[in-house]
Amino acid sequence: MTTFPAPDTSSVHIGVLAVQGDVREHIRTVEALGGRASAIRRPSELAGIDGLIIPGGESTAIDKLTRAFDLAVPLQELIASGLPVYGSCAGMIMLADAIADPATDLQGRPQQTLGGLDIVVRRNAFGRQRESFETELEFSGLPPDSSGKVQPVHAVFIRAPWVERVGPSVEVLAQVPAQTVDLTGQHPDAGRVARIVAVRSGNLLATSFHPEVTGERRIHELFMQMIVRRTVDHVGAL
Ligand SMILES: NC(=O)CC[C@H](N)C(=O)O
Repeated sequence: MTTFPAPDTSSVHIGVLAVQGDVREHIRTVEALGGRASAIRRPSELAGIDGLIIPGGESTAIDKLTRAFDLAVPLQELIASGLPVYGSCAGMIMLADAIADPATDLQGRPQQTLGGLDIVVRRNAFGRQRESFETELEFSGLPPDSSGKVQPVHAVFIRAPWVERVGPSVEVLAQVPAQTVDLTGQHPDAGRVARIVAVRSGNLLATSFHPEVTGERRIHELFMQMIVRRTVDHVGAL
């Protein structure tokens, strides 16, 4: 088996969309991994970033404020140009091409997303009894520890979405097993359907849960490696 050294992520500069949500936790995680992180509140601050994180929070608020601060169009252009973006929870909703059950404002207009990721998400999907829960998840693509095993991810879900449909380009990285989805047995699919909670497609990565609040760093590390590999590919292509 050939192994490759993990790419050096220390020179990576990541912007964290900072209109609402748990911005500080993402900044701390990137910094703990040796990267540089800065809060993004205006379009000029997007210059020079190598990747972007859209935090957890409230997707309706993130949507409204992103548009109010004239960030939505530049962000959509950056996503289309291949900028690596990681969205956690509300951030996953913002990256989804479609929401199964979008909220509407007082005028009846549905919330919008930035899009880019060919998935349909359902907001607050785990139901009242399961609004917040924690579980251990198998997550593809993480490196083994010193014992040669890939340890599960301790995942915290807070009024989390699940991914209801994925397009052909989308790789599923983690699912909540059917037995965990609804322990109350009230959901019609209870005990029958595993739910997708982490995906990757090209330069876009999204999780329904919040690695930034548990001290879990491997998801951010994976994202930083996506950034470095892309930079290397780009330089190689010149
Ligand atoms: N923890 C979260 O990010 C919750 C997401 C929230 N339920 C939403 O729809 O935006």
